[in-house]
Amino acid sequence: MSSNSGIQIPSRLPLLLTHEGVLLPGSTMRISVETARNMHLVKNRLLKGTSLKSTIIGVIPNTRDPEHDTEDLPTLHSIGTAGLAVQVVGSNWPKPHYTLLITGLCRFRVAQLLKEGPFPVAEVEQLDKLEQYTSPEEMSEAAGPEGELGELSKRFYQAAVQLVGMLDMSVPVVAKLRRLLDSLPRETLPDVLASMIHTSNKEKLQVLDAVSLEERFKKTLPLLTRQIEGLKLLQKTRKLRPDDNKRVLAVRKGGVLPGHQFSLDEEGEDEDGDDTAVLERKVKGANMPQPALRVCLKELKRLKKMPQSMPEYALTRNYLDLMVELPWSKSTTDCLDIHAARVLLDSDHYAMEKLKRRVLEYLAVRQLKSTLKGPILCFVGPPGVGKTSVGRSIARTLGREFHRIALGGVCDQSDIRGHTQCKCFYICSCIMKYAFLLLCVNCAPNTESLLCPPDSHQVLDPEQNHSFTDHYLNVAFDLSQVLFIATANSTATIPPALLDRMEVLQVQGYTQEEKVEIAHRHLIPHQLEQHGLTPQQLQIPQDTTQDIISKYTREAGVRSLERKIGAICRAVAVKVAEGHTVTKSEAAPAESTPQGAEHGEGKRGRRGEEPDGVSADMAAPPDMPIVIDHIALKDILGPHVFEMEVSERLTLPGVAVGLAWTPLGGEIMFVEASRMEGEGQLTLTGQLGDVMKESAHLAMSWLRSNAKTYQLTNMVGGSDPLEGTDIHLHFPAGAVTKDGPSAGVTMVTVLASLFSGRLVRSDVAMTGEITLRGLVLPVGGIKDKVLAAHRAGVKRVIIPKRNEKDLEEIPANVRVELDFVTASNLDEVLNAAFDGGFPGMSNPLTLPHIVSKL
Ligand SMILES: Nc1ncnc2c1ncn2[C@@H]1O[C@H](COP(=O)(O)OP(=O)(O)OP(=O)(O)O)[C@@H](O)[C@H]1O
Repeated sequence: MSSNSGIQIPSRLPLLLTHEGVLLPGSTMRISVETARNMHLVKNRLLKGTSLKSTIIGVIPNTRDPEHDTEDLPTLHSIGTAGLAVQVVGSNWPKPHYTLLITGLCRFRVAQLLKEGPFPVAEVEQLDKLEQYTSPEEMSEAAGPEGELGELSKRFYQAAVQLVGMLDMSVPVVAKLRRLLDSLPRETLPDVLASMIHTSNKEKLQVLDAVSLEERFKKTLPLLTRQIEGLKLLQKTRKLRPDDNKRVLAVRKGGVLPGHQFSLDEEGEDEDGDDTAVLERKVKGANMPQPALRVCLKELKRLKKMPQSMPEYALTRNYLDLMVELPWSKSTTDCLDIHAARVLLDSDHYAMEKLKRRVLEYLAVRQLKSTLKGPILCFVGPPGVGKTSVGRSIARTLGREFHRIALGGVCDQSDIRGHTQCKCFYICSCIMKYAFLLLCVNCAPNTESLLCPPDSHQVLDPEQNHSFTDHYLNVAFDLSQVLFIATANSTATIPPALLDRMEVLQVQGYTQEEKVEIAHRHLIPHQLEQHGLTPQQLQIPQDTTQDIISKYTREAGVRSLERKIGAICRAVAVKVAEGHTVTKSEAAPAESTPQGAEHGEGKRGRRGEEPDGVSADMAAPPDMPIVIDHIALKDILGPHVFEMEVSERLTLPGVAVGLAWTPLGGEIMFVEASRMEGEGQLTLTGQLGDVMKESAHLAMSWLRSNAKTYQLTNMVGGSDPLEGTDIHLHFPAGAVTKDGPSAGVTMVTVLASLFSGRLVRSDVAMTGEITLRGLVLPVGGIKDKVLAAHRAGVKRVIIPKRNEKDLEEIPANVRVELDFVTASNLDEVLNAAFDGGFPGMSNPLTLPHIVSKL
């Protein structure tokens, strides 16, 4: 079917070789141009040409062009489509290429290849008419009386109309397509529809090759029918889907479908299947009180309506999961046996008599009255003295689970009461989860603002926590069965409202002897077990333990001590393990390793393994147990960390030892003073608080007012110590903030030493508040301070007279080793601090008693 009339395409056409896709006349296609030959065509013809003719090219399908134009031109498909390049877009990424938008005009046959490079050009023969298409009626006429072509085209048109009607498109679009279909000449319909419907490249190529119109109709009609059938099937399945939805809904709602019994149990715990139904079941089975159940069901209803992709879905889901998890109606029965509790507490902890007695009283009352809304016990003491450990023992005694919540770093009440539902961090919900357990709440110093708002101590308050409501769950929960025990390093940072609701039990630091006992009864056996060692393998004598305590640790508790013992165990474990390895390698016959005896320790001491039973190694000590003496100790732990430095530092006037209390226990503190020419200024350094600064001024004033009495002089020998002199008072460990009045007596002693040029006794430490009149007032933390002095090797401790009663708390062995001076005024302090006393000219102790005449 050649065309002799109408619009003609050029007889010479540049050829674009494509591999993917087939351009059919009447359709538009995007073609990517990458090969060298095609690129040349675009550059030299399409981009350079200016006439309409220059934009017409021949597209030859199904031809993969080689990458380089030097290679031979492949065999070309004989029929192609002349197309109009509507758009050319160039890009450099990922490699230079063009994208062409081409509209197919008509078929052509390659008559003769004119040239191959840089792009092929061919003499072509146009196969389709481009103009003067016949109208549908003319088409029927042209088809002849037999009308086979007419019949075909009619069937084709009807199928096309049916197809357009079945498309899943909006009504206006369908109407538009329909109009287009009516306006198009019938002979173009096969090409246009073949490019529209789902067809493979092979099928499209067949359509392209069908030059005769009749053949083209015949080739395309089955493709069209296939598409229609496919759409029909699709529509059928879509019609089924609403039923399916109903079915799923019925299952979700726990409904029953006719003919099949669906039960939720059948689904099991399949989360993907229908997890809201499972959740609903759990909510109903959680035994929660009515108000909580109502809230849960309401949330569940909301959850069901939410799409899973919604962020709130996860929040609500988490909330419901937590509500279900809470032990609403679960409780444990306390198994209380006071005798067993006493045995357990004693076996778990050495010393701590006062604390253990109070705990037993508490447990005894609980045994008699199980609904005791007793006080919350709060153990206060330095770190590592066993506060948490006692809490754990109480839990064991009661048969409750133990859980520890550290409130360190919690500084917002919403961390206690929870946030709104958008946040999930909530301590109370944690507490609720562990309800009926014993809880040890660690009130760390930085929890100052914790529980400060008036209602937030409700968590701990036994009078209020039966209906505790937090911000997250927002439903009342009974916390009254939770047994709280609080621990803290200092009461100073616990808010008064909370402190008022707790019974504070002080846990003091340990003496050296107590530590030795704790180490041998608890820490060493525990560490041996932790490291897989036995007492037959490692022995730490008491002397060594004492060395560890005095030379490697300085603490009120026993945590560092336990760590050091752990370090020894690790070192020994290596030796033991090495020994094992040697034993294994030596399992070979003794003759094969005649030099075995030279292998050192591993071989040396292994009893019963000496070759031939010779007693050559009899002089060497046995391999096991490894005994840690002071040489081994130094080898494992390194040089001593702490020294008894008191005497060494008191070699100049103007230095004295004070006793301080910190949340970490008692400590000794060297106070230093120096003077220089100046204008009578007092400089204080060492991060002192206001109270301590005031104490320094008090001490200075008292000494100035009593300078004559004690013959104190300034640098030039004048009677006012401050005249022409500047004083500097320093409290070492300058990075640590210090405050409190108890360093008053030490400051007076230091300054008295400085002004008198006399040395303070090197074995004295002191504590006490002073007044302007020279009285010594009582201070706190005496036990910890005295223990610190004892640890540091001090022999004499000066304390306020009114603190004498506190000496009873000090273990007898420490009391025996220390000389206590109880002072009620500064004169007594100075007399005790200096060798030979500190007599002044008008010292009331040395002057005759003057009787008042008034
Ligand atoms: N009297 C004791 N008898 C036996 N072991 C003890 C004793 N005191 C402390 N310990 C041991 O010391 C270690 C530290 O104790 P624990 O954790 O209870 O200290 P804590 O006082 O709670 O410290 P913190 O204030 O830092 O929380 C534990 O291994 C504990 O068993």
